[in-house]
Amino acid sequence: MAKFMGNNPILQVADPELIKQVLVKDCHIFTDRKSFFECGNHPIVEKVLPGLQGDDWKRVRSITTPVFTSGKMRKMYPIVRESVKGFMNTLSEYVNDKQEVNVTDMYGCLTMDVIANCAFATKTNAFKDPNNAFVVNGRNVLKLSVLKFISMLLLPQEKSETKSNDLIDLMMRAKEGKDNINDERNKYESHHINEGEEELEITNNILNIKPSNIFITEDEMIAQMFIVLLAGYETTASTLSFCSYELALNPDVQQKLYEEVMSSMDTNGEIDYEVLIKLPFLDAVIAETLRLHTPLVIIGRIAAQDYRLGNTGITVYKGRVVEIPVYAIHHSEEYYPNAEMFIPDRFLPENRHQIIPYTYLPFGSGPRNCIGMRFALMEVKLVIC
Ligand code: HEM
Repeated sequence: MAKFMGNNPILQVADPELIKQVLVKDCHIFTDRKSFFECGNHPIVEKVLPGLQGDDWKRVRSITTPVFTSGKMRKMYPIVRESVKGFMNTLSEYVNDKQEVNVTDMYGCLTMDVIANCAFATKTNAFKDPNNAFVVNGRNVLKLSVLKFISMLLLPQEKSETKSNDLIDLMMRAKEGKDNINDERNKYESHHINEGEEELEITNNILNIKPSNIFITEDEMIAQMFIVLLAGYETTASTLSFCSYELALNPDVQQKLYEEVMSSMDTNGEIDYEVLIKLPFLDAVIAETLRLHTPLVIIGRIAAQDYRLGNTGITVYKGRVVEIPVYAIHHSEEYYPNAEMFIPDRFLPENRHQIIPYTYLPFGSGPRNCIGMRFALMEVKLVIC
């Protein structure tokens, strides 16, 4: 289907095989996307990963990818768990006082606190203090007041003891070449539905850059911290809100999830990272939430050269935008029977083979997929359980 955005024609591609071609097989032609937001020539904002193009994107992505490996998630797990504990304590106080809670606001405070802890080594106590400078300025960033955010970065903040694990530290190590991008995939998670050997090889080839190109400037590093806040706050908070909403509407699902979680806790009432990410029903509940309520409803790519689209007879001309209508695909009866219903069982390991690759795209796909996927999933799973 074609549509116009102003004067610009956009081709929408919803066929799974063609999606695979655009996002994976021919990703060297469709590497760039239209910028997430218009930033003029702002020296920091123009360097955020989602907006970078060509070789600059490849270089920065190959340096930042090792920050999000499962090994790094294991390291960050205790930090995220601390934030979640603070969140649960505050929630319990509301419950004890029989007060109403605005869950969406609370989740916003939590995701902000997690990012502040992990990326900026800063404790916000956001659940109790919504006027905290980090929270106020961070929210303003999302209203696109970029300069306020930069000034916030320069303000002194209460330091967390967990500084050695923060994202800047991990990025510095990646820059020094102490990490590599190869990482084990977790076959237990629904979110790897699209990934076979072919996809992995293409991603590794694209991100395998010359050692002389492994560098990142200070502005680029600040830009990536900015985008972690921007990309990780609202998406994760909205996923948590929708998941709670669906659990409230579906008490049978809630009960089944409760039983799975309770049977997985250790004697201290804690869940180990390795156990958490492999819980099949929890994974299915989150996957179904992201299918029904996917935060990014469309993914876009720009053609770097004239391109014949499969055997459709269509030529996508250089510079034109191709869009994948993720929300429409996720809600299609053809791919998901009873598509408007919340049915986590679709994503259980025994049923997952029925999902057609490239029809489940909450985090995009291919080498330019969501770099923060593992981080988001760890956070959401930890909170929901
Ligand atoms: C539930 C939470 C999240 C969802 C649903 C989500 C979804 C997405 C999607 C759909 C894309 C575009 C992928 C594509 O074009 O193929 C994306 C890109 C991106 N996301 Fe996420 N995201 C989430 C959380 C996060 C978090 C927590 C971070 C950072 C810690 C993050 C950082 C990014 C970045 C930097 C990109 C751009 C990647 C690139 O251009 O190379 N996201 N995300």
